[in-house]
Amino acid sequence: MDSQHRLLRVALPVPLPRLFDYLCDDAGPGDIGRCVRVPFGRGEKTGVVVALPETSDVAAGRLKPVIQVQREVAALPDDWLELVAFVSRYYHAPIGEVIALALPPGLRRADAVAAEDEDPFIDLTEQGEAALADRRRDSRSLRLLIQLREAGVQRRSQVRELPDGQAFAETLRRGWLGVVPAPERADAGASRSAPPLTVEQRAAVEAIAESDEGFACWLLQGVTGSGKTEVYLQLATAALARGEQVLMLVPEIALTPQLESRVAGRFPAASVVSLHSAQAEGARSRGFMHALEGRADIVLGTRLSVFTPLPRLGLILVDEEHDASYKQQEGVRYSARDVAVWRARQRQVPVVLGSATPSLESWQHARQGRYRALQLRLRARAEALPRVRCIDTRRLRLDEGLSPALLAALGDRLTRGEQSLVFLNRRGYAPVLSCPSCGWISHCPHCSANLVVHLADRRLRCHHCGCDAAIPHACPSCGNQDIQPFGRGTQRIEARLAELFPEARVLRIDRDSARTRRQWESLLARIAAGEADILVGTQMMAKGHDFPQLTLVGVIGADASLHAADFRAPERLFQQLMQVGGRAGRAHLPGEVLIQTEYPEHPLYRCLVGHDFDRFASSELDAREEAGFPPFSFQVMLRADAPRLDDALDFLRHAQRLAQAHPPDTLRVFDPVPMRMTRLARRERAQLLVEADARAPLQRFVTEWVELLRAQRIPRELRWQVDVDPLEV
Ligand SMILES: Nc1ncnc2c1ncn2[C@@H]1O[C@H](COP(=O)(O)OP(=O)(O)OP(=O)(O)O)[C@@H](O)[C@H]1O
Ligand SMILES: [Zn+2]
Repeated sequence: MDSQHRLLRVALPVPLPRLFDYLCDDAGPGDIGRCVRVPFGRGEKTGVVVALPETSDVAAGRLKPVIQVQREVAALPDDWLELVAFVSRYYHAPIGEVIALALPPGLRRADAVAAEDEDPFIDLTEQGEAALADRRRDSRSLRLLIQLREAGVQRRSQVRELPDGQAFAETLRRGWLGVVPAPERADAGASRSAPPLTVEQRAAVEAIAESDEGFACWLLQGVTGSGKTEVYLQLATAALARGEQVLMLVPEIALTPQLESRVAGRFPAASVVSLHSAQAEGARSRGFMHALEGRADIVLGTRLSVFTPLPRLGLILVDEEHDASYKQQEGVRYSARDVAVWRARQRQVPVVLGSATPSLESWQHARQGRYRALQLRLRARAEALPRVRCIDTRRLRLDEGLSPALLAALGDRLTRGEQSLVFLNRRGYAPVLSCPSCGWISHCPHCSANLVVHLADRRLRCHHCGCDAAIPHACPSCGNQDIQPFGRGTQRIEARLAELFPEARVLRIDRDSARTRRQWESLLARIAAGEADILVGTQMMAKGHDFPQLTLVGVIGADASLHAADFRAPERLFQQLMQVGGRAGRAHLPGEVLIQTEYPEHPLYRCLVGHDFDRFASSELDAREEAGFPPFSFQVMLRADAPRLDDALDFLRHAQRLAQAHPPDTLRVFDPVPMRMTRLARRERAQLLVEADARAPLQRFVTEWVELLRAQRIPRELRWQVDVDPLEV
């Protein structure tokens, strides 16, 4: 009988690979998936009930009772618990750590999700209507009533956003406003302002909509500007009409504002929840609860939102699926794209991975038929893809890195009143400050990296650990007064362009100029309103944006990535350049892309000039197959860091011996090596790579290996992590 269960097994957000048992007199099967507050150590913690065990390994006398089971809100469903368990297993992260990641902090304090975290619908009451009818003088409350009546029933958070929303509390107190039931969801799928689809778009939508096989993974490969977003929106329309929920993942917060308004505009009656890590706690918890209770129709968010519980889930969309920001680079190192595919299979729903430049892993899956390939070869609005040309800079005199041809092209656009973008993926003024007389250079004291010159606020700053210092007036080593910034970043290009084109409005877009979401949105708004002529931007400008007046993209400094050591460097460079080039000429004006390079004959650039992603991908994959790199092998990286490099290396050597004692015949265990950027924030870092030809034996091996490693005594200052399917090797 249910009431006999007196034990709860709880996953707590602690970095230990185990679960904890507690006593609870009134526990029942309905408690699985509920948040629970329990005593832990000298304090309290909130976790999630994962099971009702009959017995515990802990002696009965040492079991403690729970403090509170949170029964007012819906329990997390079984499929969510399975998802979390899968991520814990696959990425070899303690279940508690995965829960700590997946569950918003607001919910982790089990008592905090009170009614105030709800966001109910608000409308005028009868008294409110009466007050409006015999209004004699103006007041903010009355103005708010008028605004709300015009806007129609709104959520409380939206009412507060109305022009006189500050009067909300007072108006509520007067009894003029009240909570009303949610408006009918019947037209949640009704679309507003959907353009007629192109032939290719329609074919893609129909292919996906008509296959009713439950799970299928679609790779939507569409050139830049081909209208992939429109395909997502049409698929979402159909899902909403069936009463299903849609999960839409986007790579970066930077991209959400534009997409959010596009989605909200298309589905005015649907409840759209956006989730990202930069959000206030309350908003994230609220969004999560909306989704959990099935009230959210569309969840739009960055990688973290892959963990949103969705009882009516019908479709998963992953935009820019190749983007590296889907992979978390610390803590639980999951790939939201891969987890999304797993989740779609678990729930037997379709998942669409979209990109102009798919990851080679996904592209290979599509080639082998494991993913279903869909192509959009034509742009939706523009006549053609931009013309891409290389400017051979070997024999040119450059002006602060800018070639005469690029400057002339910028001048042309200026006279025609069109916008240009100069793309340089390096922010700051110059990557290093140096002394020509003694050779001193501005090293970061904590990292194996240089301090970057930021002339805008006269600081030297490390882009890895964040430490900063004033720019010295003289060389700290020899006293020479003539120390110079060496190399170029966006600030320097911005300054030079402003000198060369005094009549132009030059706007810099990088993480320094768009530090907050508000700054970023206002920059985007200024560009869209045509308040800038020349943009100087980093990869923040590369993806997703759609500015119809932008017709020229100039690329400088790209060669640096051509010879990088990481085997994925060419893939990343190609993706980035194709994405950024794709910003040019997206509406009715023809676009042009100029790439400054010393290697105009390089195959990567040749493929770019020909817009030939497939040729690039297949030759890159041939090279990888030859070398035995992913996707032709599977990798797990063990990383260790400590104040002393020897400690990190010793640990890894020990790990290597443990691995070899467990004879892994189909496995290759490499020697530990210092990481390329060895020192980061005063810690020395090293890594050990394990590779296999198949995933299953690798996973079995790593599970045992991690267990052995966890049992080792290690120096107190040493930390180690496992990275499954690492992106950087
Ligand atoms: N069927 C259509 N008819 C008219 N315009 C369309 C259609 N589909 C999309 N568009 C417009 O074409 C432009 C490009 O579409 P969208 O931004 O969806 O492309 P995308 O494939 O996501 O591009 P990218 O990968 O470069 O970000 C947008 O301005 C969009 O409104
Ligand atoms: Zn540093």
